[in-house]
Amino acid sequence: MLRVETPFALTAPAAAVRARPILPLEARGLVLETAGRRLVDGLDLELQPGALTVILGPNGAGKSLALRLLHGLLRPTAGAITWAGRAADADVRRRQAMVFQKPVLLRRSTAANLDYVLKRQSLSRSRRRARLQELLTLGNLLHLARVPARLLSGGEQQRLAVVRALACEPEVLFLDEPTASLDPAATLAIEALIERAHGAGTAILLVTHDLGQARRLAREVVFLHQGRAVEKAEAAAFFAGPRSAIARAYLAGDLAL
Ligand SMILES: Nc1ncnc2c1ncn2[C@@H]1O[C@H](COP(=O)(O)OP(=O)(O)OP(=O)(O)O)[C@@H](O)[C@H]1O
Repeated sequence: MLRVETPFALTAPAAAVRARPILPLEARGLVLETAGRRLVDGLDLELQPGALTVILGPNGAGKSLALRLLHGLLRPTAGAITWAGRAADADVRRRQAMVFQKPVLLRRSTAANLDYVLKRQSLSRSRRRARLQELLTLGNLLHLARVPARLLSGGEQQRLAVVRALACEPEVLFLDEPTASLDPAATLAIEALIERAHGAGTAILLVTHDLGQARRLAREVVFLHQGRAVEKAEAAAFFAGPRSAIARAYLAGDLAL
């Protein structure tokens, strides 16, 4: 009912001439209502160039919905989302990507999943081949290039999903609990890919329940509760002592939220 778009989040021609900035991304007073429920309730959020922002919050706080709204998969009931002051258009959509908790992969080989994205970019044949090798290497997937994606392990599938998202060289990458079902080693592999993308200039907005991961990755934390951002802070300050009682309770593992 809420979904307005279903295709892969990755449709971008890479190496597009990026004449105009798309950041900051700003959400003001976002509301998402359905069946009389306010699932997102006046959310304000910004993502600046170079950000690595982690969204924390209890189950049902509206974290996934917030990402989907920002990525353009859902349309807000009220409020505004602007990219460098403008509404999202096809150009903005091409320059951002999203990775979901459950990888959404094509029923093709590992390599073909990547090539699907590369084909949509105006690359020469040799450049496309080289880029495919780069991405397979980046994801530690070279040895799995010909294996059907559905036969990959959970960690391998998620590595593929992340490098496929990176194939379009997104300026903004949204990640919704990308390591929720992965073991520690697979989690660290995904975190390394996220750090690398961030180092290359991609702004990151990550939802996670893994507080270790949040501490390792976050430069900034946004804490959501009942569809609102109740706290935004520099990561070290947040983990040293959140200002809001609700965030303190969450960090303390208080389940009576
Ligand atoms: N398509 C939908 N239709 C109706 N309600 C929905 C829909 N999607 C989510 N919700 C409700 O909106 C609220 C927020 O959902 P959301 O998935 O954003 O939470 P979350 O913070 O990501 O939670 P979790 O940490 O458990 O993943 C929940 O109460 C959920 O049941």
